[in-house]
Amino acid sequence: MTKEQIVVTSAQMCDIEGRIFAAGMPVAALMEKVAGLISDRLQVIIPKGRCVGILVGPGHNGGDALVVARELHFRGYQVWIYQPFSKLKELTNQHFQYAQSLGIPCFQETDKLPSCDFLVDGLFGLGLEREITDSIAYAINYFNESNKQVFSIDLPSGLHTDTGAVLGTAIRATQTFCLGLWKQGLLQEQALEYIGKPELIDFDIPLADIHTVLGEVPKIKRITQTTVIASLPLPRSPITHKYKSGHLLLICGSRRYAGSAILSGLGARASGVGMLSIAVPESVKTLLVSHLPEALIIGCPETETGAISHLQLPGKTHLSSFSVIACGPGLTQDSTPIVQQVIESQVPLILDADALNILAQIGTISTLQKRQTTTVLSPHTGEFHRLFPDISYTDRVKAVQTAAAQTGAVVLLKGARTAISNPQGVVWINSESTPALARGGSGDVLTGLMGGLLAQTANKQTPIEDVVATATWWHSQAGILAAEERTELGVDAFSLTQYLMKVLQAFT
Ligand SMILES: NC(=O)C1=CN([C@@H]2O[C@H](COP(=O)(O)OP(=O)(O)OC[C@H]3O[C@@H](n4cnc5c(N)ncnc54)[C@H](O)[C@@H]3O)[C@@H](O)[C@H]2O)[C@H](O)CC1
Ligand SMILES: [K+]
Repeated sequence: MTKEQIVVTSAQMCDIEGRIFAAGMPVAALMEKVAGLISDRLQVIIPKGRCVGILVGPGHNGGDALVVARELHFRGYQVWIYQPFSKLKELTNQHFQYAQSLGIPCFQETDKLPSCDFLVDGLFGLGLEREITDSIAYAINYFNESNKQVFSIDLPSGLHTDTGAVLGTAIRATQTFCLGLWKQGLLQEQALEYIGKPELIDFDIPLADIHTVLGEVPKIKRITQTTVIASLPLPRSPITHKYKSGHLLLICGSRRYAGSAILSGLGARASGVGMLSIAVPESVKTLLVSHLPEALIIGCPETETGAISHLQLPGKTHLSSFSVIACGPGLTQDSTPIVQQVIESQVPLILDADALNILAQIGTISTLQKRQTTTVLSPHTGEFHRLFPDISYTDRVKAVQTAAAQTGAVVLLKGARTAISNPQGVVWINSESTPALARGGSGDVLTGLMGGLLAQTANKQTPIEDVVATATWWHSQAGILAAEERTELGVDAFSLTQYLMKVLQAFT
């Protein structure tokens, strides 16, 4: 477990810091160390001699900012301080007195502020406990409108540490220096517009303290390359054969949405799965064969609308012949009986897209509670709301945990910061992605890729949620790579499938 993987709430961070202080580390010494590291980073980023405005709050976030102000002052920067509060915490007040004694200009009102090139935001950190109002809210909006580069200490002032919600108003940072461990709020989608480029400043928190507070295996983690390498089916056993490398059944597509089936198939292909079968309506069978010659395409009887009416598996094949079933992309809502049939099977199952809408109609919780085998649900926010109308998704981490606990399924809530939870509340958050993936068809690719990976790891010890996390990471890294080469507008779902393999080439 690396520090990069760990995610903490405000209460957990306070407990961890409390242990460090109780063990003898002076608070002032830790502030000095943390702020020293931030000053070092800023000196690399901000050219010598430039003017930096330092925004100082009443607590220790403000204390950090004052130490940064002092250091930059001595390193030859022009520094001024904006500190509008009448009462400061003691340590913060001492640093403020010293900064004033050094002749650093200090201001209480925004209309008196000289111009500057950069801003450092130390108004509030972990201790923000209520909405920001009145003159402080006005000041934050004023700084946001000044369009300066802003460096936030710990988190942009105004964001809730755990949910990432904006409490009244919040600083829009260019870069956020998150202190010690990743705060959960920085990994929540609603914080994204505020945090700019996030960076972890490691100030040597002892691992023993982290484990005492979070347990040996923390519940909420960031997906990193290290996690992914552990659950990829690589290297392949030299004596494997096609049936040992997983058999995935994709049930997808309709006359109307034939492309979804192709995209899911191409996602599955990239996973390296041993055998791939794809059940589609009879009328699109030849189309699928031409795109995926290696796959076994099963043409099924179809409704008048061109949806699969029932599964017609060849010969002696049963649903139990497959390692995993992935069902949903492009089905339309006319395939309800199919979804019911696969849910009743004992085969590990991924439900996506139309299968989720059908599940919502037949009753999410009551239907899934009866299932004995693994289920993965991969909704985007709209589908999540239809599946779980009673779960609030302001805190997306809590939302997936609740949904997984209620259904016994692994729930993947798609978005700019996809969150995945197992029924016990173990969560993975994907912290690197690209808006280039916000396009029709990109989810179909993920379903196929995830199905193919799950099929290959079905008989192994790897936890399901780890494989789901790996698929999520792989999919977004392909998006990032594709966007680098083709621009953010060039990542159509088909092109995306062509970058999946390149992601693995980069680190195998
Ligand atoms: N643990 C440590 O000592 C260290 C912490 N570091 C930095 O300190 C902050 C956390 O400091 P804390 O003093 O607990 O909280 P804040 O600085 O965020 O401010 C709390 C302060 O603000 C008042 N307040 C809260 N909400 C509002 C509001 N809406 N309007 C006005 N005032 C508000 C509250 O009453 C308190 O007085 C952490 O993030 C780190 O940056 C150092 O890193 C090292 C040591
Ligand atoms: K801050």
